[in-house]
Amino acid sequence: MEVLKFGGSSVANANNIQKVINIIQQKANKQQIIVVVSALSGITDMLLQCCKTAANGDDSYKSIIQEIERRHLDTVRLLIDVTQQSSVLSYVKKQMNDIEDVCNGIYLLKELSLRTKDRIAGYGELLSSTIICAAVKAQHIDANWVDSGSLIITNDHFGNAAVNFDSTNKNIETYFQHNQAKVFIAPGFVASTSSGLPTTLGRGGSDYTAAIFTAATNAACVEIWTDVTGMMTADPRLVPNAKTIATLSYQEAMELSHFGAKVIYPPTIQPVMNKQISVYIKNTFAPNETGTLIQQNSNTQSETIVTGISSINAITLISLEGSGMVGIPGFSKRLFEALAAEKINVILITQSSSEHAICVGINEADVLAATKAIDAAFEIEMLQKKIDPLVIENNLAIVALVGDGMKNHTGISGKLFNALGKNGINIRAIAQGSSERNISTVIQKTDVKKAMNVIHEAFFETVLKEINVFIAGVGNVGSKLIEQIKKQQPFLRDQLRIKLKVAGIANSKKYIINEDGIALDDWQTALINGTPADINEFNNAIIQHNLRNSVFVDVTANNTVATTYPTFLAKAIAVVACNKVACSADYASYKNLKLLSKEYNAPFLFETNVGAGLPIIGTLNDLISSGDKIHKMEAVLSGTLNFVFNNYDGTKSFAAVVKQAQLEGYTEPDPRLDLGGKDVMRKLLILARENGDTIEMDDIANHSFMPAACMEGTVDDFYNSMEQHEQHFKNLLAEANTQGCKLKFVASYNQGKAIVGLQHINPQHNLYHLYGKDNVVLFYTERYPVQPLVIKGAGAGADVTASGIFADIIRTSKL
Ligand SMILES: NC(=O)c1ccc[n+]([C@@H]2O[C@H](COP(=O)([O-])OP(=O)(O)OC[C@H]3O[C@@H](n4cnc5c(N)ncnc54)[C@H](O)[C@@H]3O)[C@@H](O)[C@H]2O)c1
Ligand SMILES: N[C@@H](CCO)C(=O)O
Repeated sequence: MEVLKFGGSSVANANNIQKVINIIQQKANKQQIIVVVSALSGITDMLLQCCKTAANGDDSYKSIIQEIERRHLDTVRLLIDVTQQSSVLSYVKKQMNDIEDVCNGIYLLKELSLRTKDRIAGYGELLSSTIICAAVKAQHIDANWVDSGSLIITNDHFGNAAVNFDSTNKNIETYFQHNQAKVFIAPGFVASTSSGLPTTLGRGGSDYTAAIFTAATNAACVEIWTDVTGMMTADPRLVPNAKTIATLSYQEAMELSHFGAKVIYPPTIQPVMNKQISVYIKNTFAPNETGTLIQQNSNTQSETIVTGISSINAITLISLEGSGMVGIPGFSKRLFEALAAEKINVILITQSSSEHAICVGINEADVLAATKAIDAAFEIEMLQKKIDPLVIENNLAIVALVGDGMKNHTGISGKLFNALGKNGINIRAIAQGSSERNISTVIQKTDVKKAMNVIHEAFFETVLKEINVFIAGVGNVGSKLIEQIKKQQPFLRDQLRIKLKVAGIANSKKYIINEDGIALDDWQTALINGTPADINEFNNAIIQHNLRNSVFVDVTANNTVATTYPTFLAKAIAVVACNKVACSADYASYKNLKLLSKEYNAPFLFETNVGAGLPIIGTLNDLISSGDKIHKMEAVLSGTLNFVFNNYDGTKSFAAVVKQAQLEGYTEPDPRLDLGGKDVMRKLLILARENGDTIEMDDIANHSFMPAACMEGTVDDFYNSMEQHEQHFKNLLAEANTQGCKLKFVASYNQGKAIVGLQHINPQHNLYHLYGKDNVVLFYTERYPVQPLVIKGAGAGADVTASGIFADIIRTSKL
């Protein structure tokens, strides 16, 4: 014997019921089966709505009854051949008349007792089981309808009746001794008192009916047929990567179900658990998929440490605190008694060993009643100030990690807290029972989706890590970056197991965000049609979306954008910047960013601030962290200026060569920053700060070669003025040439002294052979005292800069 239970979605309409009959047919070919069915989906709610409406004196219950009738009649007509319909149609009509009679009574009396409610609620299963039984018979399967209502006996606590297992088991045994069929079809949910009054089995009632039949008949197993393929590692609506769990233990199933996995309702599996009978969860709409097996031991303990993750929303934490509680027995007893007296379910409890506070998690809906009850219970202690006023925290949720294999396995909670902490998810309370089967964390409701995904990634998806990138600035460098990401996505996925999504893009006028990743084929059109907004709105939207492993990438040259980093870092969102403004602002701001990055474990990377894609900052950091000391840095740090002086030979005007550098994408959006030396000052400042020195822009001497007049007015004025001062630039070149030297704009840092300026470089100098737009840095250190450590290569250009930013983005995933 096997027991099969089909839920409301499996029997929602004639089409679905036919799928159910196909499954019944296959099963019945092999053994005798009991089939327990729920009401057609939505019908129980409609029935309850009928009696409520009638009790409110509203006669619209009649139209609800008509709708219920229509759905059942339609099902019969579609499912059963016209020659065999009449007895079922008249059964449906008779039941509907009975329902209407009862509702008319409720309407007249304006009174609805729990007993009447139970009676009405059970009609859904009576109707569905009778129709299905007739349809099964009509398809020539040997079937009997079983009146579970009269076999399952409960007490008379209507609305919440408890099963009397002695009489129920006897009734079921006797029934199956005296009745023979291949298939028995039974309504779920319904029962009756010993005197024959209808009752119902409460939440999860049809599962309970199936479990009761299974245990009483010692069936080989019970199969719960639903619309999902088994229990999943997490709610698939929240975690798209959730997978079906092949096997799990009863305890794991109960923990997961308790915390929100709605596939089964924990108390209902008690009868099968007691007899150690296996439970299968199967999908009516994909019957060939294996589904989930729930049994005494999950058999997976050796491989699977964590089985699943679940969550409960709408939690309130109530904390009872006070010095008067320490060391005095009885406080927790009184607290729980006060809550129990109000029938308030305590979902989670934590108490620190100092005994100074007890914290309980309850449903948000119970908070008023709970507060009132606790305040009354501890009124005297509160007046005497031995206990503080209650602390209530709303808008919370519980996310729980479940697995039998967690017992005695070190590192699980560490991994859990690390994953949450790295993503800026604050844990308000923690509970772990001594079974070590469940670790529950209380977090903000708004963090649930992110937390579930982050934990899922840490425990179930070690193979593929998702990074969500938000790019501000899509000019010269930003658009190159997107191009590179698009090209590299398959490699990252296949070789590095990184799923890199561009989840947001903004320029100075508009932004777009897409949690599933923006299609990079035509992001330009999407951005043109994006939301008109400034950077603050883009940033708020990033924070609101609260995606895991988020990285904000600043590819602007904008001051306002640079001031937004603290908000991101404090939310554990990594920041990658090629914009130099933040790191070259006042020292206190720079230091603050470094501290925030450390405090919130959020990477802050800006390798491209100096030398574009060259590994200059990384090398400096490595030298320092491995114990080396920097004596001196000498460098050419402006790609633009190096290009200009390498190409200016007097044949074209100086202004024309600068323009060429701008067109090639080497200059800052405002080229005066390059020509005036400020860009180089910023870079030197950043290197000095990374070396550990407290230094400001004003501490750097700038021996600018630009005539002051050229730096006034607009960028157009700047170009015009350079044309007018052409002789000045010719003279600079001639002086260098007469000495056999080249012109290089050099940055040097020696014993805390920082200078930038134009120098004559002779052919013997380390900086002499530096071509095109290249940069070079010479590090003279304790370990490289005479021959410096040299880093040299292209120091400007959209492609190399974008690749440096890209490398920083990848680095964030490894920190
Ligand atoms: N070009 C190089 O070789 C190189 C090398 C290293 C670093 N960088 C840095 O790269 C950055 C970008 O340079 P670029 O040449 O791509 O500049 P760009 O002018 O071509 O692009 C700047 C982008 O930033 C956007 N932007 C400006 N203000 C904004 C705001 N408030 N909010 C949102 N977006 C805003 C603009 O709309 C534009 O999309 C600069 O900080 C520069 O210093 C460039
Ligand atoms: N404008 C900068 C870009 C690299 O930071 C340069 O010319 O060096």
